[in-house]
Amino acid sequence: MSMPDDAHRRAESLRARIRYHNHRYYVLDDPEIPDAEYDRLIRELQALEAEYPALVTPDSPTQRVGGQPRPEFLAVRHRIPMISLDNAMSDAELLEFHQRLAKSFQDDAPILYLAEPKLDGLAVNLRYEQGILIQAATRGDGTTGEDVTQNARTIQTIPLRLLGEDWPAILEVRGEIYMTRAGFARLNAEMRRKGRTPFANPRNAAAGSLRQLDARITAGRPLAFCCYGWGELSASAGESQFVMLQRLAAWGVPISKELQQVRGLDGCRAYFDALGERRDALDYDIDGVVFKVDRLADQVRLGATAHHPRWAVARKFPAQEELTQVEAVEFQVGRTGAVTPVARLRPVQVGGVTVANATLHNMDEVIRKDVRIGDTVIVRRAGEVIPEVVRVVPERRPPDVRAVELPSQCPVCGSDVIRPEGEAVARCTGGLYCPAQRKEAIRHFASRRAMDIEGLGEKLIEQLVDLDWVREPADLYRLTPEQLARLERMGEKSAANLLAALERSKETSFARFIFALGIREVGETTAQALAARFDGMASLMQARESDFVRERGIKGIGIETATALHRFLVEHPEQETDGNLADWLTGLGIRGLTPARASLLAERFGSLQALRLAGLEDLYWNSARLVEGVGPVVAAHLAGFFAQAHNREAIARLLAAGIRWPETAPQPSAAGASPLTGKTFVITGTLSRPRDAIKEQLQGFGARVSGSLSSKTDYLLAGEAAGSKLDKARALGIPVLDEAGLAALLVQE
Ligand SMILES: NC(=O)c1ccc[n+]([C@@H]2O[C@H](COP(=O)([O-])OP(=O)(O)OC[C@H]3O[C@@H](n4cnc5c(N)ncnc54)[C@H](O)[C@@H]3O)[C@@H](O)[C@H]2O)c1
Ligand SMILES: [Zn+2]
Repeated sequence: MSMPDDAHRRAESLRARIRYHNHRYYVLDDPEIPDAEYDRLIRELQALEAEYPALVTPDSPTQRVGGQPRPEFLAVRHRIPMISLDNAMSDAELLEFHQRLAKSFQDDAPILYLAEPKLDGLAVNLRYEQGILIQAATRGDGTTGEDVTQNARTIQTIPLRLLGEDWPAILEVRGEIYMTRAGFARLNAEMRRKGRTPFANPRNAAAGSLRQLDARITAGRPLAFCCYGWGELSASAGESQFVMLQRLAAWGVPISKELQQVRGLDGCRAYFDALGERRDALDYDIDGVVFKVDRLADQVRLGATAHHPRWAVARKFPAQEELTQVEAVEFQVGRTGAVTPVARLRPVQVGGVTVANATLHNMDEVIRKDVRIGDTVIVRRAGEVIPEVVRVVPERRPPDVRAVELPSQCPVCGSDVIRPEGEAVARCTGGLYCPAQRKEAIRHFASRRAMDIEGLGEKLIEQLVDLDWVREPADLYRLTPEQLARLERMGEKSAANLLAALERSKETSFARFIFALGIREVGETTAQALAARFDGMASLMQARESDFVRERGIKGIGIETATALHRFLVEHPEQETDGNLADWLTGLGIRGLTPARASLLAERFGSLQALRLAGLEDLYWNSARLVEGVGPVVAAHLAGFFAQAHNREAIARLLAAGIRWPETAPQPSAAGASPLTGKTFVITGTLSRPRDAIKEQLQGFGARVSGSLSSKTDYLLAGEAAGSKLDKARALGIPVLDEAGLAALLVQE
């Protein structure tokens, strides 16, 4: 038959693409397309080669196994080649396999197969001599693998010395190195925390972890091993695959718990269906079931092709990774307010289920993976976890993709969405108001260490919220005996008890109340620190981030630049600016004092005089906590929460419902007392810099700034043209400071 040109071209193009993906998969452990897509390419090439046998070349990917070993590893020549497995993608293909075999058997007795899961990891050959592990090698291209002896030694389940004594002097154990789903999730969480690129799936994680030049890295990875066969043996393997595996197990080599002898095609089908049912519940990825003729004499008789044995087949499960398109990205609000990007996908079958949504985790992940609307992506669904977008397929990006943007308002309640610096997760700040967070907010509010409302359990909260009787905590205090009587499983007595418990809960402490509000990352201890520092709900509600964390200095200016500038100013008290302060500062040529930073300084201080008065700590970027346990992230959560009018109103309704606590005097700042801590200032007259800037500085030192003068005022800071306040202060005997006097006070600090 003559071969059309385009068949030839198509085969060439398929080979080139397959070679590229082989390299990414086998050498780099970083595939760009899902296996299902790769298998389609392979199958298309196989079909072409079957139609036009003249197309087949010895170097065609259909004729070979695996990929080139990496040259960084020592090469190991396998004494017995490590070949691949034949595939059955459908029941029809399994039938075909079975019938082909059955024909070669003399009698009609059903063929005895050994069935086992097809673990998704990578194959290794472990060579034991005199019962001691002396070499471990990857499959490589089937003939030559990579020496990974040191790495394999770090894997707990690989015995370094075999048990018992009846093992053959030379024994090559073959099996799969894999990673459990739990281990994979843990490893990836750690990679993300360290800002590294996580692995796409457990197979790549296993391969990437084993094939490390530094075995110490492998040692820290959660790898496991499962044996399914053997290579060279210095003794007979006996009569059956099953029995030989049992012997290996007795020598301490792990084998699959799912191993089972099955009879005939029906036995294979039943095993395949049963394991398929349990696939999601297993703790490791399997991509199919392997059926092997159990009798070893039959295996020898059937032999192998260059690519796979003729006595075994891998019946594949539906792929766990597939390609599809991102049609939109929406944001979901979780019960704790986490705002999570979710990809809306063109529906696709993954692992036997239609998938139309997949999580993108958070914005860091969206940016890291560079997912845009319109992209073709790999989705993965494994086990019982939510499907996720693994990666974008870059070469399929259409020109009109759109970027994913984090909404600034909660899609459920409209409150601001915040994402504190350094946090991956964005959150809705409408904790007391957001319908998405309702149940969780009320559960927390009622919990024992918060308002301690006895009898208000999770089930009851579900009912109250679902009936829409309770939308926010204050609604609890409006429940009536009549309403409660209408609830299922609620006797008169328990209704009365609940109402009494609600009444009792009104008498609480400030700290418990703060804790009960359920502000992100405000635990009991932080709530206590806040209660000690603020004199009531009103002042806590007005607090801004700068009331929790004192951030001083100029962003970008480090301590060395600041010291150099400070020293220059002190050593040259006579120097004046000739015009623009920022330009003058830049002209000093101080390392690190860029024009941009110089203008920030000029903006902050206004004049050279004010800059001279500044302490070193006001120049370089530094922050101090004013409340124990409240760092920048907690401060952002607190300020974000109180910035929402809805939250403030919900709090006001709670207070109106009668919640109260004994007053206690607030304590000074935790950030080291300064001479200004707790002092009250009044500012008057024209000063060298904006009044707000001075006010902020004073507050930074723990002082309060008030608008009106009274006998409680500690200092009056008076600038030029101070009027009646100056007279009044003198009359009351209140100390009056000018800016220099203030600077002197600050220096004392
Ligand atoms: N996504 C990509 O770009 C890409 C590229 C190359 C290969 N691949 C994937 O790799 C696979 C093909 O590679 P392959 O030749 O290693 O074939 P295979 O993985 O389909 O089957 C052979 C392998 O199965 C493993 N195995 C697991 N359990 C076993 C058991 N009980 N008995 C025997 N072997 C068992 C062994 O490691 C063996 O080497 C396909 O799934 C293909 O999709 C993907
Ligand atoms: Zn919300």
